[in-house]
Amino acid sequence: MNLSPLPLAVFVADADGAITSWNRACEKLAGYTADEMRGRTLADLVEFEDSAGKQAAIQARVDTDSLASLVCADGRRISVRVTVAPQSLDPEQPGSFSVIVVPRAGTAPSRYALIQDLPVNDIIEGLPCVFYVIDQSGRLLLWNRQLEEALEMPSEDLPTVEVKYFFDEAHRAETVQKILEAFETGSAWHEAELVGRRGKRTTYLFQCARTSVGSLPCVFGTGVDITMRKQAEHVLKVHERAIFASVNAICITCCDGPDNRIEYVNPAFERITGYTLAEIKGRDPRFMRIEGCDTEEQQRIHDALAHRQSVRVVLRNARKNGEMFYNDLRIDPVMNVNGEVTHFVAVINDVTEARHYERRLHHLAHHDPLTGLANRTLLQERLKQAIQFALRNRMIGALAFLDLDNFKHINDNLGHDVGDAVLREIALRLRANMREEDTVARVGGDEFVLVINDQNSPEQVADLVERIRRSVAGPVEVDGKEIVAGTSIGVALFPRDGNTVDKVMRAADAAMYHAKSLGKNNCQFYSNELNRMVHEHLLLEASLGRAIGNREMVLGYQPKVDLRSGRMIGAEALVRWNHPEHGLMGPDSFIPLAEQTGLIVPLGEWVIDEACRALKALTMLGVEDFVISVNLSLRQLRQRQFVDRLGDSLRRHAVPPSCLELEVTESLLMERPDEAKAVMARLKALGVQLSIDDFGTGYSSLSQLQAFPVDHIKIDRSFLGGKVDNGHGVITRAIIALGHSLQLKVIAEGVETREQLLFLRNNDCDQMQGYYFSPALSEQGLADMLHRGVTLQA
Ligand SMILES: Nc1nc2c(ncn2[C@@H]2O[C@H](COP(=O)(O)O[C@H]3[C@@H](O)[C@H](n4cnc5c(=O)[nH]c(N)nc54)O[C@@H]3COP(=O)(O)O)[C@@H](O)[C@H]2O)c(=O)[nH]1
Repeated sequence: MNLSPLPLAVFVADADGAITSWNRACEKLAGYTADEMRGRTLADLVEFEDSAGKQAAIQARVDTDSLASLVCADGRRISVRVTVAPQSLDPEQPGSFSVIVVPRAGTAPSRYALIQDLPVNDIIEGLPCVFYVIDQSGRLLLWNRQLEEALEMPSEDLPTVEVKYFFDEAHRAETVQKILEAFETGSAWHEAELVGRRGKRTTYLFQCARTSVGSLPCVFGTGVDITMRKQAEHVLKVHERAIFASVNAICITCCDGPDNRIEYVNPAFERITGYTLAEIKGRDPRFMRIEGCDTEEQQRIHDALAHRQSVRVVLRNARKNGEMFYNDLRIDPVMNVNGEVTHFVAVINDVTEARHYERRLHHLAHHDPLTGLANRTLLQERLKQAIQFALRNRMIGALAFLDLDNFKHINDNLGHDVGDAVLREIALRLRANMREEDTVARVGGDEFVLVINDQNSPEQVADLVERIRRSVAGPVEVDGKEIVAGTSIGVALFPRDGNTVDKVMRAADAAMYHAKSLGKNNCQFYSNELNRMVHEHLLLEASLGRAIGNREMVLGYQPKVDLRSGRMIGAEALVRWNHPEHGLMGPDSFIPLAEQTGLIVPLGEWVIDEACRALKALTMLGVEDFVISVNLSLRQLRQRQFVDRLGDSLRRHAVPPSCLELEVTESLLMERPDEAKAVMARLKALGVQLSIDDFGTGYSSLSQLQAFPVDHIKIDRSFLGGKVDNGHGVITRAIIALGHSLQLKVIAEGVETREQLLFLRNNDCDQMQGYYFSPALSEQGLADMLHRGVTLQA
């Protein structure tokens, strides 16, 4: 009987237990060859586990299932279940038994027992890699489909080519050397790139071992496609090199512990911080922080790391040499393939220079380049903060506007360099008088502003401002010259005078305006009364603009008398405003306003034209050689069209130019002497007469006086005040003598008494005007007086 096809391990034994035949499965399971099986008994091969053991006759086990151990050829024992069945149905073999041996669950067959049944071809073809067997000539003996695909070659071509030619030229020598190594040592491995016939390139990890096919030595092995891995490695290497070469410092920390130990830092990190990897590996990266600095940012980092999140902050860190640097730090979590955060990568950008640059830009945008003080932008910010602080804390704050009194004069006469030096010195003095928390700003040429915080009372502010006024009023020395700037100060308190930047600024401005109008070098606080005045001033300004058109302006004419003949030789035109609400207003209440607003220009033109008209009217009445003088302001003189327009007026009214006299105050001439000289020369060429008004108050020198092409000087009223035999008399005499020495006529104004008149006559003064003879008259009044031939009586 042929038992071979039976899948179960089965052998046949006779009644004595002698084994007579067996199947292949039995050989595989126990590992015996046919020769080894011959002559053995059941007792040799099976050790029953029951109490009957070896002694039990085979018949006794018929139709029972016994647990036993199968004794293998190599001595191992396999747990099996044994079933004995009589073969009585087989007439040729009476008394023989089939012994069926089934390995029990969990019992592995011999390592090699089943190998012969393996479908080797299928396995080789099914391998997830290339397979090859190479002989000593370096040619393929056996290979799988995967190798054909990699080489893009038909099966029949493969054995015809030496295997080294399957590789890129660069890998051939190494490939041959590795095959030889396998032949010599038994195994070898290497990585190399197979190049397909159509150019496909695939990188493999080859591992081979020596074997033989019959007596033919050969090498067999596999090649696993590692192209993807290689690419990944390449990418990793590029990343690694990029990190290495990065200009930004990179720090990688491991987060398996509580303190994020440093695992890696790149060269840029070393460059920026001064620390080498060797020095800081394993340390908590917080070692670079500056104690007490950027606590908010530190907390944000802490929170982000705790939640495994990204974070970006700018904070201050310390380099190894102790120097502080601004670190624009970005930290991101790094995950493994399972999505677990294992590391953090921190990119450190040293932004110290950029920060300093930003600061410089910010400083430039918020400070005055000449003095280094805050500019208007910063002033407004600071004032806003100060007002809010005062409101919150129920404190008083103050805003002081300072305007230098003589700066224009300093700049025009001593030059801009001197002017700059004065401004710098004033800035220093202001700073010296203020506390760090206060603000000193320069908001215009000679305008300074102080924000004074945290004051207890208006009196405290007043003391401080007065100290500042005195400090600014002190002489400034520039190039050995002592210069006095002086200042007018307007102060507003907040929140009392306003609770917004705009309101407080307006209040301080109004106060300063008031300070200026009261004379220079003084300080004024804002008040409701002041507010009312400012308001009225604004209204006045608006109505002044309309006054000329509305024919509200009128001229009064104060006669001028020749002191020798006692005859009226002229009159001074003095403007008045017949205001619809306020009645007749003197020039002192609106000329300064007209000067400030520029309205003096149209007003002055009107005065000249009106004076010319009056002159013409007097001529028509038969008055001859009569001169009318008008007062001029600096702004009028500076008008480019002034001389031409004046000529137009004279021509229009057909008035001889010599009948018109222009009075310019001495101080006004001294403000811009060169400019004044040039205009006066043109006026003189036109033929009008010129007079210096308020002479003696403007500090002009003799040489300067000579340079002005004038006809008269008018002694200021103040020199005739009171008794003329006091010191003033001396000055008046000196002015008369001076005028005469320059061939100028001298006129005295403001003559009120006979005593003054006699003094002037005795001292050879040429002309007079004043209440003693007549106040200013209407045009009609003047005409009547002239008509009556009224003369001066001593
Ligand atoms: N730019 C212009 N300025 C003008 C014009 N009209 C006048 N003014 C200037 O206004 C100032 C004040 O002038 P007013 O109030 O008219 O005073 C003049 C006289 O009324 C006054 N005066 C004349 N006599 C006496 C006197 O005996 N005693 C006394 N106390 N005052 C007297 O003096 C003023 C004239 O001064 P002055 O001009 O210096 O001759 C004044 O400065 C005018 O200049 C104008 O149209 N444009």
